[in-house]
Amino acid sequence: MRATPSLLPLALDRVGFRVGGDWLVRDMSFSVAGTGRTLLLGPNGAGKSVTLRLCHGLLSPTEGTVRWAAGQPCPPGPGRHAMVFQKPVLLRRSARENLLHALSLAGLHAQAAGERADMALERFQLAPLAHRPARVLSGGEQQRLAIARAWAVQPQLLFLDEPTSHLDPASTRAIELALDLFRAEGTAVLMTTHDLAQARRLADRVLFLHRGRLLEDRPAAAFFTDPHTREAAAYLRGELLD
Ligand SMILES: Nc1ncnc2c1ncn2[C@@H]1O[C@H](COP(=O)(O)OP(=O)(O)OP(=O)(O)O)[C@@H](O)[C@H]1O
Repeated sequence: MRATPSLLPLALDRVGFRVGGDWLVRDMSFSVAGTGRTLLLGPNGAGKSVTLRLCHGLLSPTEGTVRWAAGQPCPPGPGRHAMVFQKPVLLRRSARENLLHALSLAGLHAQAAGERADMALERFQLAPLAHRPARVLSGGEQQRLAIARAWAVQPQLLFLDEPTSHLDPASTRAIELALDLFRAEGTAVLMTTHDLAQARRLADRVLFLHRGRLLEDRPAAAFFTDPHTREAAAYLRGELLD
């Protein structure tokens, strides 16, 4: 199912997003390629979720461009990139049917979809819950299902918006381990979190945002040991930013 040619890099060029008179994101330029994990960090209201939504095509830039490798402003077809939200968005169907629905949208025929759905249920330890209504699953199980659904369609790029903020440590760990499955399949990850310990565990690269602007774009190890901006240093010390 992996689409060719590659969708990546995803490139944002001087992207701005305005609501009324307020610029929520301004002058944002970066690109994502390869298979690494890029963490979007920054204080509340910095513009992280808006940036993810601009990347995923849920919002359109007021200025600047969001382009994929093919040079198209709009991503071509479902399944090529996927997004997992803080609160999982699931259909009123069984766990397995949620997977089948996504696979059908991604263009798989019934037999292939069934095989892939069962593989996803197995990989994400959801097989015993396959026929349970998705909406009665626990929060951690629902998030695992949302991630299994994203994995099933083999995206080239996965967006995650604070995927573990409502989860206990064990469920958080399960989600972090699940991200290894994406790496093994060659999926790049762009993710937000407020959990700095998690960011240190997961990040290859950090994009640090403050007040809608990208202040740092650095390899993770360098960012955490030697932040270049006053704002990032204060954020890492746990101080409130003005
Ligand atoms: N549709 C909207 N209309 C008006 N303002 C919005 C809209 N969406 C977001 N905002 C505002 O834009 C700013 C950035 O929001 P965003 O959700 O991207 O921040 P964030 O960095 O993800 O914050 P948090 O860590 O708190 O989730 C916030 O001040 C928010 O109130």
